[in-house]
Formats: sequence, C-alpha cells, structure tokens
Amino acid sequence: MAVYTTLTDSDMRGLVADYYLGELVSFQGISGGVENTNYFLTTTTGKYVLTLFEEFEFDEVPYFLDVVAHLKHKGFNVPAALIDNHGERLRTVKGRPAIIVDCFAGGLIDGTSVESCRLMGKVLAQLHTAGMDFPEHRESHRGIEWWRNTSKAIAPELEPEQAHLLLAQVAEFDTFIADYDDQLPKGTIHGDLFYNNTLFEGDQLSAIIDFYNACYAWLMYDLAIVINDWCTDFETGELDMDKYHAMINAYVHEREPSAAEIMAWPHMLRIAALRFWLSRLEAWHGAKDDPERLAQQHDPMEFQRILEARVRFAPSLMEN
Ligand SMILES: Nc1ncnc2c1ncn2[C@@H]1O[C@H](COP(=O)(O)OP(=O)(O)O)[C@@H](O)[C@H]1O
Ligand SMILES: N[C@@H](CCOP(=O)(O)O)C(=O)O
Repeated sequence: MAVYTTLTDSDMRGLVADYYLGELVSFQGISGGVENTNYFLTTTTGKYVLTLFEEFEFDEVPYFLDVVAHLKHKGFNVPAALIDNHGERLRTVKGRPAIIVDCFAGGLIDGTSVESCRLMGKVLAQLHTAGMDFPEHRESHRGIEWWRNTSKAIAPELEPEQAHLLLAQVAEFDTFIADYDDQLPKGTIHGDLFYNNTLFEGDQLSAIIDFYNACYAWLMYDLAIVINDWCTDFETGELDMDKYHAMINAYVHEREPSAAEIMAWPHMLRIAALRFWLSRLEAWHGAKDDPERLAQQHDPMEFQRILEARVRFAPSLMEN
C-alpha cells in the first residue's frame, strides 16, 4: 500500500492541532495511488486528506497548489490546500512537504462507461479553457528530456523487441517535435487524469484530484492521456470506439481543435502511451529489489499493449 512515510497517533494529533479542524478522531493510510503518501483524517469538524509529497521537494510543490487554487477559483471541485493556523498551506511533516485538503464526497468508479467518457470529454475541454490564463508555466518533470534519458537507461533492461519498440517510438517522437512543436496549442494540463483520479457520486463527477503531474504542455497530449486510460480495453490495449467517439465528440464540442492538432493526433495517442509505459517501467525497475514496493506498482505491460495497439491503429480526431 502506498504509505511511504508513516505517521504515529501523536504525530497526527500534533499536526491536526495546527489547523482549525477540531480534534482528531481517527486516521487511516490510503492504499490507492503510488506516488505520494496519503491518509484519510477524521476530525470533529469533518473528513480530510493529508498528502505527503514523496517525489517533490518543498520548493517544487507551490506550483501544483497554485494550479489547483486557480481551477477552484474557476469553479471546479478540486482539492485546494487548507490553511493552517500559522497562515501556511504547505508545511513539512516527517521531512516531506505536506498539505491537508478536504475529503470529497463520492468514490472511485470501477470502470468507465460511454456516459462517463462523454462527461469527461466535456469537463476536460472546460479544464483546458479555464487553465489558459494561468500565468505559471512549468515544464513537465516527465517531459522530453526525461523520456530521452529514461528510455536510454531502461532499454538495456528490456527484452530486445521491447527495447526496439521503446527506442523507435522515442525516435519517432523526436521527429514529431521537430515538425510540430511550435504549431500545437499549449496550456495548463492535468497530465495524469486517469479515471482513478476522479470521484463520482452516482453518474455525477464530484471531484478531480491528483494534480501533481500538472504542467504547461500540448492540450491534445492531455486529451490523449485521458483517452488512453478511459477508452481502452486494458486486456488488449485496443480502443473501445463507442467510448472514444463519446469523449472526442464532447471535447471538440467545447473546444474546437486546430488543423495542426488534427494532424498531430495519432502521434499524441502514441506519445501519451509511451509516457506511461516508460514511467511504469521506471517505477518497476526502481522497485525490483523490494518485493513489497514492487507489488504496489502499476503493470507496465498494460501500456506496452496500448502503445502497440496505437502503432497498429490510431484513429483520426475528427472522423466521428
Ligand atoms: N481529496 C480527496 N477526497 C477523497 N478521496 C481522496 C482525495 N484525495 C485522495 N483521495 C483518495 O486517495 C487515493 C490516492 O490519491 P492520489 O492523489 O491518486 O495518490 P497519488 O498521489 O499517490 O497518486 C485516491 O484514489 C482517492 O481514493
Ligand atoms: N496514473 C499513472 C501513475 C500515477 O498513478 P496513481 O495511481 O498514483 O494516480 C499510472 O497509472 O501509471
């Protein structure tokens, strides 16, 4: 389970006493998620989530808190950091940067449906539009340099045909950048809007969480990330075309893509698949000597299958 930093009862009581949250009643580590340590906290005033950032140092975190604050200001239900009784939203807990946010109603969905994909397509376009005037522009920490370096480091660990696929796709990506980079609209993107980063109450989206891959990047890349997770049959890697059409149609109804975005779309689907195949491979190899940590990791093969499927067939954006 993904609790990398353990807090005792007395640690937690001391922390809660520093917020206007009443008395601590109980707390519980959250097993979902692989990147950060998360705890549910119940206090006499309600339910909250404590996040300890395991991948970022203190100075890197304010950007993400600012993205969320901006989107909250625009009316989205997103987890803004609560202010402690020293006036701070970010603090250090057990050596890690940490925040407390409201715990949202609703729960994780078991899987997606045509209707949830339609809804997500619409909301994603609205998120992109709302992020256009966010003034801070941070490059992704899993962007171009990361995947060039990581693919080189990981390739020798793979089977020859996997290494070939990985390096060939990175090379294709380098050519793509040279041809398209300047032409594609960028904005503030979520960067990891998998369906396990949304909460639903019935068929209503109640919140979007986990903005810690947010960055300034191609908007279509974000849509491709979402499509690859929400609209894929994970056994085969193939797209579910009913979900795909529902999401794409809802997105383009809200935000019309440019000609360059339409041309670049098949590449986006492959680049988005490559990015998560590579991050899962990196996490997998980083954890391979620690069985407990290895068991928590997401399966890289899922995204290898998705990438292979998008190499075989990547549908166009507008022929719906
Ligand atoms: N604000 C919140 N409200 C309700 N549940 C939350 C909230 N934040 C996190 N969670 C729960 O914790 C899980 C892990 O959180 P997540 O941010 O995805 O972790 P990680 O940063 O490790 O990816 C989520 O899947 C969700 O069940
Ligand atoms: N969504 C990514 C990595 C982060 O996963 P999370 O469960 O911690 O949100 C993946 O599935 O590889």
